[in-house]
Amino acid sequence: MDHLAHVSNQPNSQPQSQISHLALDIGGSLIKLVYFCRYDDSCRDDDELRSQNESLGSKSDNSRPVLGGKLHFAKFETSKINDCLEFIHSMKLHLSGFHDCTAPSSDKIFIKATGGGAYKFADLFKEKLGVSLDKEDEMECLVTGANFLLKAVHQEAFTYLDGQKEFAQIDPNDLYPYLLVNIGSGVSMIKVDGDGKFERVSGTSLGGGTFWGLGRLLTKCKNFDELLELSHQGNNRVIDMLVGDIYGGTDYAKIGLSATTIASSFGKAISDNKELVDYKPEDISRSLLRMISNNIGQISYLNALRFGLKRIFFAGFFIRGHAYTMDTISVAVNFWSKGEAEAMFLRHEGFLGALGAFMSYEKQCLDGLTVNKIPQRFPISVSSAGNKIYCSMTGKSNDNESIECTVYGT
Ligand SMILES: Nc1ncnc2c1ncn2[C@@H]1O[C@H](COP(=O)(O)OP(=O)(O)OP(=O)(O)O)[C@@H](O)[C@H]1O
Ligand SMILES: CC(C)(CO)[C@@H](O)C(=O)NCCC(=O)O
Repeated sequence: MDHLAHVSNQPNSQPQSQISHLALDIGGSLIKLVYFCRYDDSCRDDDELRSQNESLGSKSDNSRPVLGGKLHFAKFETSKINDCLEFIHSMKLHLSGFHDCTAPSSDKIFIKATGGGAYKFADLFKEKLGVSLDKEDEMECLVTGANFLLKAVHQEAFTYLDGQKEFAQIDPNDLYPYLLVNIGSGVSMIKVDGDGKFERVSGTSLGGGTFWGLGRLLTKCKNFDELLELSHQGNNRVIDMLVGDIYGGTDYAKIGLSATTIASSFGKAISDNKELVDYKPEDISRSLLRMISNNIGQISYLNALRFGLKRIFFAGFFIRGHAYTMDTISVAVNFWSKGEAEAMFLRHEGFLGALGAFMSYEKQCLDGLTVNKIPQRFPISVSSAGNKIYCSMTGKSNDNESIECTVYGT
């Protein structure tokens, strides 16, 4: 199957009963899936975890089994939604939603979904899989996902500057406020003040879709990874007009611009007397990546300045853990803020919305899910009352494809 699923442990071979709570984020470019898959032998009474839970002040029910397992992540191109539907069907993931006890027909299965595609493709999911999509607000899901990852998952956030990746120690008691910049097809900038407390303060249509769309047209690359890969070997100075190109090789020191600063992205193309075929695709890719990343870095900084925010977390699948992208964004934030603000990145960058949708199962009256995170290093408890399942993250994340976690089952 031609899908982009990144799923560890190949749960294909496991019976459906071990998989629960599929959640979707259907974006303009990519569909993201999150689901819980419990270990074969995980159903046990975990007294240690339960007493830890209680000591943190969260509700616990002695009759509940504790289910150990993993949260799995997968993604597909939205344009290949049929592959995604096939994957869900073959894994029987669509049977792992919830039944709404208040709905007229209680045999209806609902799957939590966010992103524009939750609206656009609702009928398709109904027709092909027989499930209804229970829509959750996209911004709310992004924030829930980000807060969860930042509080619960060990070594989730990191800085990246001059090729150096450094994991950040995030104190959950000193997390807010921060700016969340989600770079998907388009870009959303959200000021986050707490759990469920946020405001979308800005956005730009020059995002990941712009890089991929323009890049595809200008380079004839067939897929996103190929375009990103090309940028490694490229030289943006071939196409970008630098300050030095305008100032005869010298800096414009008086206003703080060095000769190597880009004065005008793609500016050399106006005077080179060259056609598109005369430029190397790798140089085009690099200029494009630099242009988009710089612009997002700058707008993000301006919004951080507007609200006095010191920390900016960048997420979304545009980043793809790509060194040059992260470096460019970090340099832009650092340059404009004169070192006052810091750019940080997330390991599960593209799955914030899907995780937020996953966690929204806690709202349901039946088969609901209360997410009660107990990270190893920073104990916190974010549970709400009256629900049936407790999910507790151990905080261990082996890679960005799955996270170990524990669920209090019914
Ligand atoms: N395999 C891929 N195919 C297409 N785009 C990719 C791929 N990997 C990374 N990207 C980049 O990630 C972007 C999509 O990121 P993301 O999934 O976070 O956003 P989205 O949810 O699709 O968009 P939006 O939130 O604006 O609806 C693409 O526009 C592209 O720049
Ligand atoms: C429209 C959404 C929110 C869809 O995810 C996203 O693509 C976006 O934030 N675009 C930028 C729109 C703007 O603020 O100009």
